[in-house]
Amino acid sequence: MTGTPGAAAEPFGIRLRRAMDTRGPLCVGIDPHASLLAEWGLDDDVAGLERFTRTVVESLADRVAVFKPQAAFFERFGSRGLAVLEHAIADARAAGALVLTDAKRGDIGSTMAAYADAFLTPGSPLCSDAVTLSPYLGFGSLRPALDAARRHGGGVFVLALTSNPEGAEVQRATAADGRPVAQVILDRLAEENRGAGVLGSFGAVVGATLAETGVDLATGGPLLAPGLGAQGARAADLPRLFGAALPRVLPSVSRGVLRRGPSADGLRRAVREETERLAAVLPGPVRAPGEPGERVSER
Ligand SMILES: O=c1ccn([C@@H]2O[C@H](COP(=O)(O)O)[C@@H](O)[C@H]2O)c(=O)[nH]1
Repeated sequence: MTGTPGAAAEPFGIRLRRAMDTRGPLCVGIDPHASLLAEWGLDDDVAGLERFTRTVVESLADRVAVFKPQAAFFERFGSRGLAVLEHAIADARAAGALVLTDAKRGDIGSTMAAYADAFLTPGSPLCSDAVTLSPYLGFGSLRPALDAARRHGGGVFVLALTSNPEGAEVQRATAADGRPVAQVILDRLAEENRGAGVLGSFGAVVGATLAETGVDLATGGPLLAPGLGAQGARAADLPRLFGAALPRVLPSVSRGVLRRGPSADGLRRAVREETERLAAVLPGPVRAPGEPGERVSER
């Protein structure tokens, strides 16, 4: 994390709120698909990956609130791909953008501690402002990452209702106490965010593609909403889907922007257009968690 060594790090939720308020609410995914490398006239190799990633970061790092590199597209090139990811994280953060690494990690607690070291601990080559986590080994198994995020001013985004249709069979299943599994995750996040103030650091992933959420989204933390663009969701869908939680939504788009490269102008125009569509539907500053009107009563 950035900041003076030894000083208490500013919480991720506060940094995210500020970034969204000053740079616009958009999260841009860095997903170097082989097909996109080809569209950009690049080879499907480490040099192509490096060029693609550097172009995205250099073109957009001064204007987007959050970059979301998808770890899988870097991991497919092994250690040299991970080196590209490390540089992208460092360069984006140095330019003032927040970096949410989409790694979707989840494991038993002792292994989660190593993931927390990798993605949330200052000094680690992959240290990011936030990381995505999968809770399907039990929310409690994420504790080492939650604690590291709290300690170092980082954030996490835990899968709750993902944007793909297959997610429903697990996420909408009924838990032992009768709640949908997704609601259990959201309620646990609300506990983590209690007392956080303007925006908590413990976020959920709730796809923008869903027809309805059917859950209570009052977590007090950010809601990463992937699915804009290539997966079919539109900015205009967000108010209906998120209701009173709308101020906490961080909409995310990858291919919808990346397809507009390789020119910096094309990428910037894509971001400007998406931001304008979002500005037309998103409200002003977020309300504090627990304020009247914050709870979404779709259940
Ligand atoms: O529910 C989820 C969680 C994560 N993702 C990731 O977001 C991007 C979406 O890319 P697009 O090109 O905008 O479709 C990708 O990295 C996914 O792994 C998601 O789509 N849905």
